[in-house]
Amino acid sequence: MPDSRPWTAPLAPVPVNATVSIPGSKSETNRALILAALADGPSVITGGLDARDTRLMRDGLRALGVVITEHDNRWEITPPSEFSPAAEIDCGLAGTVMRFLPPVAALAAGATTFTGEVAVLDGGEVRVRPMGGLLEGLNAAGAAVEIAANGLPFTITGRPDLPGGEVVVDSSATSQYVSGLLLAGARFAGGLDLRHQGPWVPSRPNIDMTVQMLRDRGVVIEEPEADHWIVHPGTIAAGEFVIEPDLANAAPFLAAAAVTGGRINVPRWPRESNQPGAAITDVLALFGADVSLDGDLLTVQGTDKLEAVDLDLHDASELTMVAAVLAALADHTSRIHGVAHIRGHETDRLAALETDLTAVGAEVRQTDDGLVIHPKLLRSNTWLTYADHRMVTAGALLGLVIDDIQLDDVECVSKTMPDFVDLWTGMLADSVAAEEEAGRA
Ligand SMILES: O=C(O)C1=C[C@@H](OP(=O)(O)O)[C@@H](O)[C@H](O)C1
Ligand SMILES: C=C(OP(=O)(O)O)C(=O)O
Repeated sequence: MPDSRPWTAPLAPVPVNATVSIPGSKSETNRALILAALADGPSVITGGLDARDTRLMRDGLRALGVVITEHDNRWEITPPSEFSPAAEIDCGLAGTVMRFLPPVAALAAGATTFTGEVAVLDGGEVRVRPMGGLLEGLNAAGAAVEIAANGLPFTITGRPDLPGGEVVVDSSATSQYVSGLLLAGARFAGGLDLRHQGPWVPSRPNIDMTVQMLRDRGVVIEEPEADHWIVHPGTIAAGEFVIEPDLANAAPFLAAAAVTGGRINVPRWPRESNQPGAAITDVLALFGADVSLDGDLLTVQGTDKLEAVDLDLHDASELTMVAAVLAALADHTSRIHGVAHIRGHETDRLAALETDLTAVGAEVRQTDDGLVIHPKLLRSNTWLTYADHRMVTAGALLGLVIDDIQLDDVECVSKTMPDFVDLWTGMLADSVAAEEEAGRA
């Protein structure tokens, strides 16, 4: 875990007016790394995200015998002829590492132990992130699983000819159980016939991303009905892959235009994407911002007010933190729903948002599956981040328009965006320069 560092979010001196290049997608990078490790030859990944979650993934793969060499933003990945078990793999707080790597370890002849951090809850209470569905799924596929409690740490004992076959899991706590099993399924001796049984699965676009990336590499995967996937056994093609910008990480920058009545451009915006963060364009339009795409340049232009919203974020729960801050600044009461499962993310995100937004003066109530947010006159306060990168970017967004929002820790943003502070202050410096330029013109 990085050492913590307090940070006072800077006020926007002028409405923002800048172009911000967003680093690569965490979700796509970690899938591309797993698939390259499982592939039939060496692969190249360009533009992968270099952050804590993807560092933990690279280190974990190396521990299983994968060779990864890094030349700036070009990474070469060479799979081993056979995976070797690892004494210990640290997952940090990375859901994609703790759910995507164990199915790879299940192909190693021997025992691999996975460790990591616990989630920090309101009041300092701690809780492990859910793992049940994935571990039950791996067990049904033929791996031996030893687990002390209900999450990290656990030990997987695998074999290169893991049988696979029919597996039923409840993936309502996180879509990552389904994605993790699908990513390795083609390498199981009998492939994988996977069904989800239980309440609805969140973050569907992330499962679509998994399926698409498998198909892009030649894997045959059928979806005969909802919540049922059949992955045929076979090879996963190696190749050269370019990673999209992380659209969830673009969200706070784009939202900066909405809260300050300014304008933000983000280049390389994909016309079509399976990243849930792509929904930020619809979310900002609902709040009243003008959103346009010219080629691959996305522009958000803020207007003079933020309209209240009623938002179902079940498919795009990564956007809850930004949406909650926008709601706290809107013209009347907003509702966010469909996100009960984010109580099991990096922290209990509903409790964290309720605590922090209440502390700055909003009236916020948790519901079964979301938040009701009544905007009030907001004031400065401490903003607790609970080791959650998205609580950092949410606090920074609020700090653009409310003086003296003091984050207890900014370092945890390195989970997915180690350059966040530079990008954020760079956005503000560029906005001031653009204003001066316009004044001179
Ligand atoms: O598969 C992925 O890359 C992700 C799936 C989602 O998890 P949940 O299904 O737990 O929401 C998302 O929120 C997370 O940031 C990344
Ligand atoms: C839920 C998130 O991360 P993870 O991949 O660790 O689940 C997130 O980035 O919002």
